Amino acid sequence: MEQPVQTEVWKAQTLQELIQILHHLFSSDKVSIEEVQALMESYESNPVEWMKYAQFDQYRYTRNLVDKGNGKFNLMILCWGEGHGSSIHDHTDSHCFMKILQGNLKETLFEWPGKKGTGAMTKKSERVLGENQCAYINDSIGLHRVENTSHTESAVSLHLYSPSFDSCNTFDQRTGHKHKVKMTFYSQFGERTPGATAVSQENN
Ligand SMILES: N[C@@H](CS(=O)O)C(=O)O
Ligand SMILES: [Fe+2]
Repeated sequence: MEQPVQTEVWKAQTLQELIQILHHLFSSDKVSIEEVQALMESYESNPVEWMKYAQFDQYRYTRNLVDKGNGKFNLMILCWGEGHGSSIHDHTDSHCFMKILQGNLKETLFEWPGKKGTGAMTKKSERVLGENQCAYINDSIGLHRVENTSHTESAVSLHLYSPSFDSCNTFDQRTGHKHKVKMTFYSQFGERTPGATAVSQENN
C-alpha cells in the first residue's frame, strides 16, 4: 500500500525562523511547492523584522536581497511605491513565491506569446493579493505583471526564487516582443549596493 504523503505543517513565528525553516526544507532533494507556500503564508508580517531590507526608490520598485539560501534559493524583499509596477515578465525556469508583507499587489497573468510575438498578449486572469498571502508562479503557469495600484499606500513583498537567477525576459503587451533584462539588487543584507539603481526603465 502507498503511504499517504505527509507534509509537516510549519508555522514561522519570525522572519529569522522563516529563513531557518526554508534552509531546512531546501536542504532536501525533494521540495514541496505546497509546503513552501504554506510556510511562507504562515509568517505573520512584522515590519520591525524586515524594515532594514525595505529600501524604497521614488521612481521604481526595488529588489533587496535578504538571504542567499545556501545556494538553493534567493530570498528578497521588493518595495513598491504608489503606482509602481513591473513589466510583463517570465521567471527564467525558476519557482517563484511571492508573499505580501504590506499593502496589496495586483497580479495579472498572461499567456506566452506565439513564437514570433504575434500581436497583443492574451490576459488570462487577475487578482489582488493582500497582506500575508503567498502566490506561486513558474513559466509553465505563464507570465505575469505585478502592480501596486494604490495611489496612497506603498507595498512590500517577500519573494523566493529557486534556483536563483539574475536575468529574465520582459514582454511588450501590445506586440508580444520579448527582451532580455539583467536584474540587480538595490541593497544586499540591508546595505545599499554601491552604484545600483532601482529596477531599470527597460524592465518596466
Ligand atoms: N519577478 C519580479 C518581481 S514580480 O513582479 O514578480 C522580480 O523579481 O523583479
Ligand atoms: Fe515576477
